[in-house]
Formats: sequence, structure tokens, C-alpha cells
Amino acid sequence: MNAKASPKKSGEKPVLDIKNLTKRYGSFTALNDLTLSLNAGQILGVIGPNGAGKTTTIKILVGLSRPTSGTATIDGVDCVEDAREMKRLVGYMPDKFGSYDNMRVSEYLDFFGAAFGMSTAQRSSRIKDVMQMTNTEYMKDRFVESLSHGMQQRVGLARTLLHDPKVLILDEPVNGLDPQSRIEMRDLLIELAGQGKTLMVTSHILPELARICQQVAIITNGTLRAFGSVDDIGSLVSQQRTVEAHLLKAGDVKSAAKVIRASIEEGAEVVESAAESIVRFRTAATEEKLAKLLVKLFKAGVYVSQFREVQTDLEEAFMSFTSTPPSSATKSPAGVTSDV
Ligand SMILES: Nc1ncnc2c1ncn2[C@@H]1O[C@H](COP(=O)(O)OP(=O)(O)OP(=O)(O)O)[C@@H](O)[C@H]1O
Repeated sequence: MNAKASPKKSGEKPVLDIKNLTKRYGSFTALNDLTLSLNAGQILGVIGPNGAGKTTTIKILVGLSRPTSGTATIDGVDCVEDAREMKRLVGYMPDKFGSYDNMRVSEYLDFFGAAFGMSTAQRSSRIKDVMQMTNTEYMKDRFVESLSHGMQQRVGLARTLLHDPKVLILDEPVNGLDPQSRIEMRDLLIELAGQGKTLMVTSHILPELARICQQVAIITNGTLRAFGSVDDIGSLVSQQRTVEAHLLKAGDVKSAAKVIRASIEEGAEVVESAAESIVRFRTAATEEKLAKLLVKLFKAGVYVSQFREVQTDLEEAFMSFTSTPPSSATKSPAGVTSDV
């Protein structure tokens, strides 16, 4: 399913507004100067490998951690200064469900409804609603710990919706789900956005979210690498290509890699494979630059038997994109912030 929501209306006030957000643990910077915003009814996918800073960002937004500097507001409410008010606006689903022994699903939801200060009557009607929305009615008498991971994710989402928050922040909601459950969860998220809710959803990999997000932020090592629409980011990624240099002698792999590293973008991915006699690298270099690189290799005494571009699919390209360290700014398509 491809569900692109309404485009950003100019002048519209963002529901989520993050400005220069930084979080340090001692001398370690977990999040570095993050700035991004999101309009109502949109889904933002925050993509990044393990340790990128996704959960750190979420924890600040939901009042579980204080930033070292910078600000974050949700519907104009400061996440740090007015955490109480912010909690009414936000529904947060952590990546781990937690352990709730000897509690049936209906009791579990009732417990959280009470924690939100809802009356018994309010709870009973709202629990029915959220169970219907998340298709969890049939689980109501089952013990929470007996549910499969996919079922628990649905119940987790039902809990997140109890107080009817404007903004949903979901940490890895599709992680660990089987393909069918992923589709169902994605459909559910699209439906919630269609109801006007604003969603921020994290994932390790883009293709999981690409179909449902209007905006995507790619974070690596605490730094925002790219922010824009899925299409914009797709064009940014496809500016790069994977090139293989097949060498006549396996012993030349190291010296060839040295020449290649010195000739292409700083920090670009260069993989040496002595077993294959290949150096594989990713670059946005022009044909002319690549031709000059071939000459340099020859001058360095490296005999190249094949020099060719390797086809990569979008998923591979994204994985490669997130595995390279941030480097100096390069030209990016309109509307995309990037320091790749
Ligand atoms: N309390 C802490 N003290 C020190 N370092 C921390 C603390 N919490 C997180 N970090 C570090 O901050 C970095 C970002 O962590 P974070 O949990 O935000 O990553 P993530 O993108 O959510 O990763 P994952 O996909 O693995 O959940 C990591 O290097 C992590 O080790």
C-alpha cells in the first residue's frame, strides 16, 4: 500500500518541532544538534542503525531524559519545561513491551486507563474503542504474557491510544513482527494518521517504513544525515553508486584501496576483498572522475581487469548510506537536508 498523506501546507505550524537538540553522556555525544519538524497528520520515519540516537531523541520528547541543549515542543508545549502537559498530548510506545504477569489484556488496559485518571465509565467505553481500532477485542480475556509478540505490539498500541493523544511516538513498532503482522501494523498506523494523528516511528531500516511515511529522517552516530520526503531521500541515495574494481593481482588490493580512498569522498565506504581481488566502493563521482581514478590506479602500478558499476536495490543503498560516517556537505536534491 502506498499512502502518502497531504503535502505540507505552507505556513502551517508544526506539531513536532525539534531545534538544535543535543544530548551528551559525559564526553560522549549521543545526539548532536538535531533539528526537524513535522506537521499534523503526517508520519515521520526516523531511521538509523543501532546506537544512532533514535531512542535518545524519543526519551527527550516524552520527558524521560533532559537534553544537554536545544528545545523540543509538541503542539507548542515544551517537552522539558512542561512535561506534564506534554504527556497528555503524546502516546509513547517503547520498543519493549515490559513484563506484566497474571494480567488479562482487559485488566492491563484498565490499569493504564486508571493511571491516566479516567473514570470507570470512561475506561470501559474507551477500552472498547481502542480494542476495536487495534483489532484486539478477541484477546481481552487472555493473559498478556501468553500473547505473541505481534499481539503484544497491538495491545501496546491500544494502550498508547487510551488517552486519545494527538501525537504518537512509536519505538520500533514493526521490529520482530512477521510479514503479515508488519503489513497490519503499517495499515493501522496509516489509519491513525488518516484520523489526524501525527506519528513519529523509528526503525533500523527504511524499506519497512518507506511506504507509510511522508517524511524520513536518517540518523547515524547522533547526527541527522538526511531529512526530507521518501522520494527526495531516494534521489539523494541514488546519486551514489557502487563501483567494483577487479584487480589482476589480489596482492594489489591494499594499494588500490589507498588510491581509491584518496580520490573519492572522504569517509566513503571502501571495502577491500583480497579473496575476490576486488575493491568495492560507493561514490557520487562523475564518469570523468571515475575515468581519472582508473588512470591513477594504472599509474600506481595496479592492473584493473574490470571497472564497473554494480546494481544495488534501494534497500542496499540505504543500508550503505547509513553505514558511512558523516562527512562534508554535498549537493542534495531540493527539500532534502543532508551532510552526506
Ligand atoms: N544512559 C546512557 N549513558 C551513556 N550512553 C548512553 C546512555 N543511553 C544511551 N547511550 C548511548 O547513546 C547512543 C545512542 O543510543 P540510542 O539508544 O539512542 O540508540 P538507538 O538509535 O535507539 O539504537 P537502537 O536501534 O539500538 O535502539 C548509544 O551509543 C548508546 O550507547
